[in-house]
Amino acid sequence: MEITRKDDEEEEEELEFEDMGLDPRLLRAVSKRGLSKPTPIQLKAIPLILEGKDVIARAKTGSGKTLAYLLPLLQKYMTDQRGVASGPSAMVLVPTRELCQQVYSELTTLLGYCGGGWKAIQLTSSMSSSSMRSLISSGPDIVVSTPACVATCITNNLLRSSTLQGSLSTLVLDEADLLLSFGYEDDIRSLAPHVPRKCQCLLMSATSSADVEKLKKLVLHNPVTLTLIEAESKEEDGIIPDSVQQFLISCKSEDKLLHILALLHLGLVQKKVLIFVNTIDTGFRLKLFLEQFGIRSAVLNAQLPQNSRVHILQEFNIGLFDYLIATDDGNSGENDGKRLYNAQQQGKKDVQKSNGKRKSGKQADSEFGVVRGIDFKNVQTVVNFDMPKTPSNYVHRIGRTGRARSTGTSISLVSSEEQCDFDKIQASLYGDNDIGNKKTMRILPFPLLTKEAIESLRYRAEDVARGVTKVAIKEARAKELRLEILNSEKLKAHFEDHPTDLELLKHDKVLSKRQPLPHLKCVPEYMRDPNTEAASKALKLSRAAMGQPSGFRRKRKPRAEDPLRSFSVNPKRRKLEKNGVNSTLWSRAKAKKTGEKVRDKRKKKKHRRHK
Ligand SMILES: Nc1ncnc2c1ncn2[C@@H]1O[C@H](COP(=O)(O)OP(=O)(O)OP(=O)(O)O)[C@@H](O)[C@H]1O
Repeated sequence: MEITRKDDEEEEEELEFEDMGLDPRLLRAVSKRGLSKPTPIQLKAIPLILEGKDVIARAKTGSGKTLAYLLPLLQKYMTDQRGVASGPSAMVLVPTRELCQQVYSELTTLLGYCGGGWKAIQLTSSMSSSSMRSLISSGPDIVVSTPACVATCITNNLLRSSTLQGSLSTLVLDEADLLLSFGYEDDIRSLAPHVPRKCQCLLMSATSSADVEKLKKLVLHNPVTLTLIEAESKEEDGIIPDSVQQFLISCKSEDKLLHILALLHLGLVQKKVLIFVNTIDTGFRLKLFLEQFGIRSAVLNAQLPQNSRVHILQEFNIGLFDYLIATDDGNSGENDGKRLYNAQQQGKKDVQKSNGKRKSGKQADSEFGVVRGIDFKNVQTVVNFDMPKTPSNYVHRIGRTGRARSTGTSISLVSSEEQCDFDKIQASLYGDNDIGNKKTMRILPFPLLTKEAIESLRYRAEDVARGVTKVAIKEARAKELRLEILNSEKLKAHFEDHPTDLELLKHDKVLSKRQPLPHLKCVPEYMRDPNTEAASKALKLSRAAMGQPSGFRRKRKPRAEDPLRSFSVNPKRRKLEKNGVNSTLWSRAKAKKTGEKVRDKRKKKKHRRHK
């Protein structure tokens, strides 16, 4: 059965979670999560899933698909008698560890609000066999994992086929359009015979593809296909929310750094900003370049240890920094990434045939994926510094903004070499006729940046860009990796005990050996273009009108402004500090007056103890 729904079916818009027959504990959880009304996909999918049907749900990015399956899944638990089943009753399979963590955390939050003794675990390939064994033997009701990891658990007898046959009642394949292109076909094939016939299977996806069809045949039985698209739009259109304004800037590839500098430095984009690049080196190049202008950013990439990646995502989501540079789904150009990227290029056909089984690449994590499904919070702008190669990648990148009915902007920097890819993406999303037709074109030229504004920054940008050499990039990458590996294990242990200490470890630290020059941090009056300046002011005003005065960043006050840190009981010192003299200068001034030698604090302490 196939159901295609347009968003203008207004009678349904009025329905509340309360009207959907959900358990009161789930209603309480939903209200504690601060959700007032179900999204269209939740409205349609939840009743069908509650009826026990196999469902293929396809809806645009950020439309709330995760809760669309988690809520009915939990409802099943609350109403079903589990009996003596010794294995998990539900399994949620996702393509990446990041998603695993995200779904697991959503699930445990819901379970926490619901009360009751249900237990969820997450299993990822980075875990040791003994950790997996102990988690599985703790008797979880729900397992969140990747197909490769579950297949390994079955092969190693950590999860027994007979147990699954007796216990498994729901299987969810989330981000189904990505599972096969990530090379999980063998794993899913090997898992399929262990899924009991009575098990309800759900398949969630943002785009439709041949892969989804393949998966459908592999695991689903007579499913209901649910497609939610925008009113008055073609099916392909619906996958990017209308609340996202899409722009492009055509420029030479060597001018991309200059253009991104202009966008960020002149305040022409709203924060927070997620910048996509195609390789890790480009990511570090961009970071080092921006650093010199006092623009701090973090680079999220497949080489970082898992804990660091999760931590960067958490920090960005709570607003500790505004600019995140990311490489997307194995698109980082190295090791497994290359294999997967090539696979995507070839129409995602022959991943297993040409490469055999998935490798657990040491350097670049093959289960890494920033783009698909990750719920970045409050991203106002997505920038494609490099163009993605496929329409599907484009959709998923842009889908990181404009989530859950919010607004957003995307800006793609398109060089002449990338024009062909861009045209293909645009044609695939909006049809061939739209190329060159400005009236109907959905991806419009970015209007706020004038030529004059760009040219005024050219000299500085080119000068700084020359200093970001290959050697500097290599060193910065190595330094970052060293630091993060050191931090990774400590992080895991520490933040489990002290979740509020997230602020202590900043991921947007300066990596460059060259200290940023203070004069580059601002754009002097004579370099400013009045038109761009006016656009920037208008953006700031609109941001203020929306109640976001300066982005979402939480800043620690400088010492002098923080009364708890700078207060002194000595009135003379207080006066000096009020005039901007800091404590070291104060000690020096005092020492000079009394003729005493200035000792550093440690020496002073030692001296006192000695006395
Ligand atoms: N009913 C709701 N009302 C408001 N916000 C919601 C609702 N349901 C979910 N959300 C929020 O919407 C955001 C996006 O949800 P989710 O990640 O499930 O989207 P998705 O459809 O899976 O996106 P993608 O295709 O990119 O994976 C999340 O922050 C989630 O908390």
